Amino acid sequence: MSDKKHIHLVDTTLRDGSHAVSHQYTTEQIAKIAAGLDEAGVEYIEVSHGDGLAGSSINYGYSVTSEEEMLKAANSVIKKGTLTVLLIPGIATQTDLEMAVKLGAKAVRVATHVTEADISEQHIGMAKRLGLKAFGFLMMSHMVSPEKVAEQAKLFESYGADIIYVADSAGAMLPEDAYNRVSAVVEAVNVPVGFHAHNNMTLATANSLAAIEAGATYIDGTCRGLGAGAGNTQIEALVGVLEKKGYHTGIDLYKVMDVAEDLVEPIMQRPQVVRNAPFMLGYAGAYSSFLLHTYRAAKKFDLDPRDILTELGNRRMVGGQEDMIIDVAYQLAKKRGV
Ligand SMILES: C[C@H](O)CC(=O)C(=O)O
Ligand SMILES: [Mn+2]
Repeated sequence: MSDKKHIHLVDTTLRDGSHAVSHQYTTEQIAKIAAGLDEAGVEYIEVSHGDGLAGSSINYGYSVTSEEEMLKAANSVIKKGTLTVLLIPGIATQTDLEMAVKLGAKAVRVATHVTEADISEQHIGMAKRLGLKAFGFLMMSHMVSPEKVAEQAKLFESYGADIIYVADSAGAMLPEDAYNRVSAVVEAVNVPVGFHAHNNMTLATANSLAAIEAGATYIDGTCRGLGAGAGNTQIEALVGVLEKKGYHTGIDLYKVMDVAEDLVEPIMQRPQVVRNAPFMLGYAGAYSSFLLHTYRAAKKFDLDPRDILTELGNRRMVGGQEDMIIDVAYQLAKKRGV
């Protein structure tokens, strides 16, 4: 075992990346990507609809592949890594989690809005009873102070969470914001802390490094940064950067690069560049998975998507309010007499 500090990487290409491909992964794509990530030595491989188990719906977008088929495809090829799922209380239920366990899931990330950790008590408890490694995942953590994030993290810990994540769901954080929130949580809890970045202001890798400086030992990434909005920390680059900084991830750099280059890049619907609207997600503090819904609303009402995202940020809209996007667009168009 290396004497270097180990950083656990969670690949969420097959979950956060699901947003960026409008939840159209096929079982063949899932099997190939999961096999490649497993072969490369990725410890946690997250597979679910972008909004977690049971997310396939009119509100969040329908998956072309059922969750059962997705998990079966991934579990059939993962030999070393941990098949992980995401669960948002209120979207997924105990039955969904039991199904995931039956199909091979060994870890679950229970995600709540950053001020609502208290709705996760049953779900964390259920995960522990089912023998799962349970992560608490605080979404939109830029919206509140480091002290508030720490207070919510302690709730997750009290429910039995094994690891607690600070998630920059809007990609709105600067490195100091990531550092301050992660260090407040590290200070407050006695379990490992993780960080989940979005690249909307091109800061995903910088924020992930700041989180590690602050004591995070779990970091998310995706191949080619494929994820909601302008995407996540690019895992193949992160592996190389962490190696140069003297950390150990246990991941073969060439193999994870090849998964990104040969398997993920060819199926991307658009490059994960930080174009105008994705940047506005971070600048306005709007939830990354609002992006494609916003593009559709902007087209329907002939609006600049940046204006819709600015208004969504001003109204401090959170995950689950995707249905409000069209309403905001309608009101903006009406105001303009469009
Ligand atoms: C459901 C969200 O996509 C979870 C996530 O990846 C984030 O909050 O960021
Ligand atoms: Mn995300």
